[in-house]
Amino acid sequence: MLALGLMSGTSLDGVDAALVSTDGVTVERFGAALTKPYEPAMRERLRSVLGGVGPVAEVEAELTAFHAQVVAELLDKADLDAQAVDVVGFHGHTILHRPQCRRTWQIGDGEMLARLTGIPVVNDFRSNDVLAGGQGAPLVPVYHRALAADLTRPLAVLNLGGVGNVTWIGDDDGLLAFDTGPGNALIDDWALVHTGRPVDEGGALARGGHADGDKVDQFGQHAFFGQKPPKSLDRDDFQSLARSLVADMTPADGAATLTAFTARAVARAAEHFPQPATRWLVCGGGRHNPALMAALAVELKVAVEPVEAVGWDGDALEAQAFAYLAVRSLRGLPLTFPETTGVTRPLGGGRFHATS
Ligand SMILES: Nc1ncnc2c1ncn2[C@@H]1O[C@H](COP(=O)(O)OP(=O)(O)OP(=O)(O)O)[C@@H](O)[C@H]1O
Ligand SMILES: CC(=O)N[C@H]1[C@@H]2OC[C@@H](O2)[C@@H](O)[C@@H]1O[C@H](C)C(=O)O
Repeated sequence: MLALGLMSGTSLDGVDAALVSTDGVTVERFGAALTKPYEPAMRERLRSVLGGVGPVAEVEAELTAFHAQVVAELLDKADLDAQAVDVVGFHGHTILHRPQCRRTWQIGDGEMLARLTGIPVVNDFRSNDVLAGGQGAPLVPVYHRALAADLTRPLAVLNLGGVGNVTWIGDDDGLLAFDTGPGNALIDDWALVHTGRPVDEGGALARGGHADGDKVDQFGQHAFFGQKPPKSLDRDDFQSLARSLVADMTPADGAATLTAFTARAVARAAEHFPQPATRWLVCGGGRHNPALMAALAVELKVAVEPVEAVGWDGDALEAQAFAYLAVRSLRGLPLTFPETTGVTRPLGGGRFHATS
């Protein structure tokens, strides 16, 4: 099948879209991909409904219309008609994630997107898992494992988006996956306040400062890091602790310290692996931040490389994953597993929307 995946990530930067040819087990071919950034106004609209408050229905309709534009742009880029695509995997945007209350909420109207694009849509990938007692995240590990079929293990694939998540793949194809802690969200929010830009571009601010080792140690003591997986996070779960720790610092020292927090969280995550990973592959926007990549190398003391080192596209990977998961959903294959979300047995998910 030719599937088109759409991901609006927790960092609020925009929508990633990608085409993948797959049977939901192996990946036959990667197709075109793109990212359409949100205008500041749309970003603020999304931010205003985080937590499930405010004008959720209105923002959901705007978000869905935005995704329809993204689909049109990707089809244009790939020189394809809508009829050529079998299914759209539509993640939507997470505005609330409380698996302990069996609630997770991704806004994005599947029926509207199917109508606007003329392509069948699968959305709502996380609810089934959460209702069955799983964490509802991360969902991408099964895709990481499909991609890594020929790579040497034990291998860790680290995604640094708004939140961080890691997939450990063992010699025997064993999986362990969970959220590590903050990805870029703390750094982004700090950069917005101190530079007016929502990203510490190239890690420039952090590279001009010094991380406070005591604060990093203090942050690393948070109970979440010692908690055994499965475990997952919402975008702002570390916000108040992190803010209080760096409140009095200069913009540069604060950025360096927050960057080190993210890397320490990853190092603490590695303590849960059944065996150490001999190689770390990094995807997500965090790999574009040299200060963060350097902090990771210091903390992990092994090779840390962007996923491009093995021929994957680290910006498109999550969108590709939702294309792959949509095909799995159509085929009734499981999306989540005891080793990824803690659900008691391998479980299917996703909601299908026909075009009419
Ligand atoms: N050139 C760059 N310099 C520094 N940071 C960057 C750069 N490019 C991207 N980033 C970081 O990557 C983030 C976006 O990453 P990504 O698109 O993987 O996140 P996401 O998909 O929204 O999140 P999630 O995986 O949590 O859902 C930006 O918010 C920024 O922090
Ligand atoms: C609830 C939710 O949207 N979680 C996201 C978020 O962003 C990264 C991390 O936290 C991960 O758990 C998940 O996304 C990826 C795509 C996943 O499910 O694998």
